[in-house]
Amino acid sequence: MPITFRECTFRYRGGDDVIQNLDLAFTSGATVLLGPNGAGKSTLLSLGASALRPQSGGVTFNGLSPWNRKQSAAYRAAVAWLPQKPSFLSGMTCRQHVTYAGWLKGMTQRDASSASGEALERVGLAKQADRKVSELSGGQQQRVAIAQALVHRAKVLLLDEPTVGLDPKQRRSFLQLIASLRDETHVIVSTHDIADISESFSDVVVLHGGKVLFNGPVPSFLAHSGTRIHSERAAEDAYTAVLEGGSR
Ligand SMILES: Nc1ncnc2c1ncn2[C@@H]1O[C@H](COP(=O)(O)OP(=O)(O)OP(=O)(O)O)[C@@H](O)[C@H]1O
Repeated sequence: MPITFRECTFRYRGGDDVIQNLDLAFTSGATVLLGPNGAGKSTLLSLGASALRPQSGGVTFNGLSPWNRKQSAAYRAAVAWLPQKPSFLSGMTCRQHVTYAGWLKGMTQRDASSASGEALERVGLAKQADRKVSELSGGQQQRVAIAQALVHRAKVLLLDEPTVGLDPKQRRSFLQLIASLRDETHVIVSTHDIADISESFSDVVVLHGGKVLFNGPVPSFLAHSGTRIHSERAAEDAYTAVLEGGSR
């Protein structure tokens, strides 16, 4: 079973519910998470990453709960999270970062170190392995963050707006990387860039006001665009139609 939210409710201290009694089961493959500003996308991914704890209900992966003492280590080893603003430790090289991430997820230093080279190669950074992360471009830093998840063979990758700030070429190659991972890893990506989602993603979830307005395969989502399914604007039209339908 992929990542599943059950009757999940979350509010920040002193605020209203941001996620309201949410039932949502992601499907395997690559899912794009859409929704307007403030819809709750980052909050949902933070709950999935167990960086936030719901006030009621819960989240599980393969039946494991991050809040169960006996299951939390297995949950955290299975789920990797790339927050909107990933932070890197100054002075560390790509290889050191990736090794450290593996160690944090329970690998021995030796295993993490030997797996780091392959992880960096998978994301196209073999040549930069011994350069400091702080010296890399934004797109390359996003790749280091993906390598940190690959090193311990995470089963789920939660990526919060990973393409923000990337130029069109970097964005395209990043989306290709995600598409190449989706057979072995379940990838969930929040984004506001919806134009070319059908190339990289198998499924779409649309969130609005902390509620799910749509959850299904890309073709069913695009069908909401009506007659324009094959047009370049199909995804945008479908998104607008889903939001308008949901707020009626
Ligand atoms: N640390 C916080 N403390 C209080 N409220 C917060 C905090 N983080 C987010 N919120 C509120 O929770 C709601 C959902 O925010 P969230 O960042 O999850 O939305 P989002 O869909 O990711 O938005 P965006 O697309 O703008 O990144 C918003 O109303 C936001 O103001």
